[in-house]
Amino acid sequence: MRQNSTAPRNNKLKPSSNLIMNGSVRVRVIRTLLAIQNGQSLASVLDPLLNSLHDGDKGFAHALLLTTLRQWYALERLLDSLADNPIDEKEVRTTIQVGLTQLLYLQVADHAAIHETVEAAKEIEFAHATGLINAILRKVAKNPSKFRKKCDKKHSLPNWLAYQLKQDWSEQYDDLMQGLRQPAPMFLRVNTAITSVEGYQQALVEFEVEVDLVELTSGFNLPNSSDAAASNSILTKGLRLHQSTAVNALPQFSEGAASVQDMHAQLAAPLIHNVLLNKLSVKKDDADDDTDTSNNEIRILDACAAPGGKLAHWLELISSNESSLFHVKQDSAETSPVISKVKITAIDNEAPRIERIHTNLQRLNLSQHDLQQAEKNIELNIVCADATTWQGAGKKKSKLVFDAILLDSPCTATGVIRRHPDISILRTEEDIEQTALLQADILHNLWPQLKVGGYLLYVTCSILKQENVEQMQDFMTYYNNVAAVEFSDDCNWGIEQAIGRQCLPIDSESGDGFYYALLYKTAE
Ligand SMILES: C[S@@+](CC[C@H](N)C(=O)[O-])C[C@H]1O[C@@H](n2cnc3c(N)ncnc32)[C@H](O)[C@@H]1O
Repeated sequence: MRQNSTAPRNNKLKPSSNLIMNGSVRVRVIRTLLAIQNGQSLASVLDPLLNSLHDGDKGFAHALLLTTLRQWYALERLLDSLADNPIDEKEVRTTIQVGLTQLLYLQVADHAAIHETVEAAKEIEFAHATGLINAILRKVAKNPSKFRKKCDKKHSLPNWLAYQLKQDWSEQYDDLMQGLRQPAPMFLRVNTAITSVEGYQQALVEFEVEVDLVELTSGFNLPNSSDAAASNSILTKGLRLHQSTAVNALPQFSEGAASVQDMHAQLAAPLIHNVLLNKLSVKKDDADDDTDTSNNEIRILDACAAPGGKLAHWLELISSNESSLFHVKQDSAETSPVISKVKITAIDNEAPRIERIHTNLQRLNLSQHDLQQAEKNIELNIVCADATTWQGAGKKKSKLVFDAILLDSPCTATGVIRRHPDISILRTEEDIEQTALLQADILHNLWPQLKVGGYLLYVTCSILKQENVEQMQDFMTYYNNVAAVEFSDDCNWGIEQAIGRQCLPIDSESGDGFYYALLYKTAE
C-alpha cells in the first residue's frame, strides 16, 4: 500500500540564520559553509557570497567553496585522523577544512593558507582554537602530497550514501566515487529554431570559445508501430566547453541562441518529441491507439517543469521548422499534415520556480506571448499545481487527456552532486524513501491522464536504483496497460537497465547521472 508522500526532508529545513556577508574572503566562505550545514542550499547562498565580493576575489571564493564542498567528507575523515582529541565545534572544523582545501587542492602558498585561515578563526570569534588550527595546518603543510593521497584514497560522501551506491553499482563503484568528487563540464544546447549546432559552434570559434561537438544516439524499439517506424534512432547534438565560461561571453546568448544544459539533460526533449512525431506519422489502424487527432490537436504535459530547461528545449523542437509536429504527414495516401494545434501544459508546485520558467522562456522568445505572436498554433499554459493531485481534464468526464507526458521527477539529485556538492551534506538517508514515495504518487496520478497509445518519459537526475529502475518495476506491477519501451544497442549513452537506461557521472567529459525510462500506454 502506498503511503502519503512528503517532499524530501531538506526542502523543509529552515535556514537558521541569515548570512552575514562581511569580513575576509575566507570568513565569508566559512560562513557560507556553516549556512549550508544549517540547511541552506548552495544555490541560495552562492550569489549572496559572490555579490558581496570584489571581482578579483570572486574566483578564489568560488573555488574555495566548491572544492571544500566536493571534498567535504574526505576532509572530515582526514581532520579526525589528525586531531588528538575529537573536535566538536562546527565552526572550528569548518575553518580547518577550509585551510586543508587551500593546502591540498588549491595550491595556496603555505604561509598564506595558514596565516589567513588562523586570522579567519579570530574574526569569527573562535580565537581560542587558533593554536589547534595552526598546529593541524602546519602538520599537513609539511607533507601535502602524503595527506592529499590519504584524502583522495576513499570517497567523499556520507557513509550511508557510499554504501547504497556500492549496493547499486558495485562494478562502477570506484570510478563513480572519484567521478562524484570532480567538477562537471559545461555544456550548451543550441536553439535549433534559431541556428544549427554547427553554425553556433562556428560562431563560438570566432568568440575564441573552445568547444567539442558531442553526439548522443538514442535507439529504441517502439511497440505497436508499423515496420517502418518500429525501430528509431535519434541524434542529439550538444557542445561541451573546454572551460566553463560566463554566459554573457557567449555569442547571441541574450537573444536565445543557446542555453546552458547538461548533455544528458538534453536527451529528454528529443526523446519524447520523437516518439510523438513517430506516433503521428504512423497510420492510425492500431486498435490500441486512442490518440485522437480528429480535432487536429495534440496535448502534451511537462509535469514537473521548473525552471523550464527541458520545456524550453521541447518548445524549440516544436517550433523549429525541421522537426515541427505540424509538418508530420501520416504514412497513408493522405498528404496533409495531421496537426494544426499543439497544447502544452507545464506544471510545477513551487511558485518562485515557476517565475524562473517565465524568465527562461522570455530569453528564448518562447513565452506564451511570443508563441501567440508568432502564430505557431502552440498554446502554452504554465500552472502552479501539485502533480500528485492535479487533474488536466478539469471538469471533463474523461480523464484521458494527454498524448505525451514528460515527467522530470523530483529526486534526490544524487546524479548532479558534481554541480551541487551541497547535496551530499543536505541529503539524509530517509530522503530516499520519502522521495521515492513522492515520485510514485506523481506517477500514479498522471498515468490515468495519458491517452491509450501515448507515451510517458520518466526522468530523474538520481543515481539511486530505488528512484529509477526499481521505481519503474514497482510502478509496472500496478497496471496492466503499461509497456516499457526498449532502448536498443544503438544507444551510446548510459547503462542498460531492466527498464530504461542509467547515466553515471564517471568520466570528466560526460554528462550528469540521469535516468531515462519510456513507458507506453496499451489498451487494458
Ligand atoms: C528535476 S526538477 C525539474 C527540472 C525541469 N524539468 C527542467 O528541466 O528545468 C523537479 C521539479 O519538480 C517540482 N516538484 C516537486 N514536487 C512536485 C509536485 N508534487 N508537483 C509538481 N511539481 C513538483 C520541483 O519544484 C522541481 O521544480
